[in-house]
Amino acid sequence: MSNLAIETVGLTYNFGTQTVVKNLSLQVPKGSIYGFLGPNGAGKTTTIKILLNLLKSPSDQVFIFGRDINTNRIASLKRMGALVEQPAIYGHLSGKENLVNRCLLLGIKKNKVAEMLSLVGLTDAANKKAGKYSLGMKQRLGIALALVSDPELLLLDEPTNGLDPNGIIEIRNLMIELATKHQKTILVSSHLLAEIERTATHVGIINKGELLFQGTINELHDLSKPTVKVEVDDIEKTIALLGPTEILQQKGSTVTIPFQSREDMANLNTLLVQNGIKVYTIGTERKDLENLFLDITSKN
Ligand SMILES: Nc1ncnc2c1ncn2[C@@H]1O[C@H](COP(=O)(O)OP(=O)(O)OP(=O)(O)O)[C@@H](O)[C@H]1O
Repeated sequence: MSNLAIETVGLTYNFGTQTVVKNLSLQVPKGSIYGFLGPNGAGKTTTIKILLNLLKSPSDQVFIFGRDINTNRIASLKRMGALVEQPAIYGHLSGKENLVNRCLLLGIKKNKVAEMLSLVGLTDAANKKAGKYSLGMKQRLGIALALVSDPELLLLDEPTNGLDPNGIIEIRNLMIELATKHQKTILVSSHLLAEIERTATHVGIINKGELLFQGTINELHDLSKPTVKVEVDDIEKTIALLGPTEILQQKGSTVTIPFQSREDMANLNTLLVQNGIKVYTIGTERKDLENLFLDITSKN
């Protein structure tokens, strides 16, 4: 049995002559909150539409809970709920009526409506016209609409786009509640790492249609561990003296190695000076995740 809610194998998609998704192999573990990150135009929405079978390409290899979506379309779609681009809301109907309408369409009992309103924190606004909702309330209603069929997998395309800090926190808390209390797997796209950093358990970073990083949030954090950067007059001799120490980067007369401790850094300084090397600068550096994200996405 696959432990993955979503798996794509070498997914490629073209709009005319433009390849917008390139050889994409996503692995979204069951129960995860998977942050699907990338700058504007990276191919996130296109990928989500392929996952929902709204777009198809000849090279499609999409597995939902281990089963090929092309041969199990209806069964796969039943297990998914989605909020892509703007939520499909009738502004002249109340939040409650929008949900009742969706239940009728899907042949689901209407008693789910109160539960959904409560889950997304819209009970008090249930009878207000949805057209008068704030952006954040509309997004939450959109999520409630995606949840009425009780899907195991939720695909949310930039659900916090345009929201104020409070709206962002509300969506973040809702995602955490859905994953932890209701055992949903959530794929959530964003162009801002900071927005999903505290929510996601796993991250996939995409740029120009290519997957540049995929792993747990801790693995991403590991990439931003502190380093020591040394600038010297004799780089070759310095590297020889460093012996088996891992060299993370060598650029001109500077070398970057992993930071162990302040003691180690002082010892390195002494070692270099005792061997006649001029140490122009020595210091620690640490990339915050946002800079790391920019670094990763500017590489391709
Ligand atoms: N219907 C379309 N026809 C032609 N090109 C398209 C179409 N939809 C998207 N594209 C192009 O495909 C590329 C990927 O777009 P996509 O919307 O998937 O990116 P995204 O990562 O979701 O970006 P954003 O954060 O801006 O929504 C872009 O260059 C976009 O211009």
